[in-house]
Amino acid sequence: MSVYIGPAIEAAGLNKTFGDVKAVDDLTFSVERGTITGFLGPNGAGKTTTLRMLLGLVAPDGGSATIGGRRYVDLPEPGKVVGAALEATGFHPARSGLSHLRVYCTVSGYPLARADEVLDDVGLGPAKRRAVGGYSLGMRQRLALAAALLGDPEVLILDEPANGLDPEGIVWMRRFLRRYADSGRTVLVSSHVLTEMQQLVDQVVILRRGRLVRQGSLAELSSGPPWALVKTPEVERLLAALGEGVADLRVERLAPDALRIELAAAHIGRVAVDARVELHELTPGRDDLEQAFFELTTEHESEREPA
Ligand SMILES: Nc1ncnc2c1ncn2[C@@H]1O[C@H](COP(=O)(O)OP(=O)(O)OP(=O)(O)O)[C@@H](O)[C@H]1O
Repeated sequence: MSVYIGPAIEAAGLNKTFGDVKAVDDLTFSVERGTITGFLGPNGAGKTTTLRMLLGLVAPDGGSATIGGRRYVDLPEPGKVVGAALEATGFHPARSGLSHLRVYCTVSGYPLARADEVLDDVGLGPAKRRAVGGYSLGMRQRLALAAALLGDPEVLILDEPANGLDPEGIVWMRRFLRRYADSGRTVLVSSHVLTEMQQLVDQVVILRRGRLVRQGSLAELSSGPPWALVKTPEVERLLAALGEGVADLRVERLAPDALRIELAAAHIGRVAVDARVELHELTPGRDDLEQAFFELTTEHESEREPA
């Protein structure tokens, strides 16, 4: 028996056109095992279409999409290889969470007790006998995740899983997925909200208009230096205090009393207090990752299609 040791997920030259919309355009990327990868891009970038091609729900016009080295349709036991939660809307409102999952167990040949296990895993144990119609959107997201977990798969694919979760739910999801990846398994999670992803993912794959604009580690993407905006009536004293021991302090003067300084805001604050310099404003620079994401996904004038 041969053992596959390549990436957990791979897309190579993927293409999909709907009518005259090129949803996915020559897309190539890979997802390593044991990582959480954020699949990012603005609305309409082609994320869902790509996930659907990976899961054999949409046929590509060209290229290939594989999980564990095989196309979804060629996986002998797909539920053990990949679990997916694409949307949390397909549940019947009158039936309970438990009854949904028991049906899935029957269809896939898993013991019925597996339904109770995964419902406990996602924190829905106490609500499992209630009708899904009474679930919040966050609970339905958890139910969709529970369904994806039934086969104890190596790879989890989740489309916008943080939608509808409250802050506590987001923290819970983050911990859950981290444990999952730490056990050597792989998570691909799509989102158009970068801030949700920042504390969750190791790697990012960024799409714009169906094309790959960047693949790499989160650290690579957010490697810009920290900076802060400062307002003070004592500009020269502040700069003197900050400049001590700093060979190359990068400062931009925005107004007589306003500076953009390439240092972390917390450091500037500490130095100002020690030197008894009065500050009227101290604002950390816009997060570098957010800035990078914005630049990577913003449409440039020259790319816009003629009206
Ligand atoms: N079945 C379909 N028929 C026609 N057009 C489609 C179909 N599915 C997707 N599209 C179009 O393809 C493009 C990519 O859509 P897709 O849903 O893959 O993007 P997305 O990045 O997932 O966006 P969102 O975050 O809004 O879900 C969009 O222009 C969309 O309107």
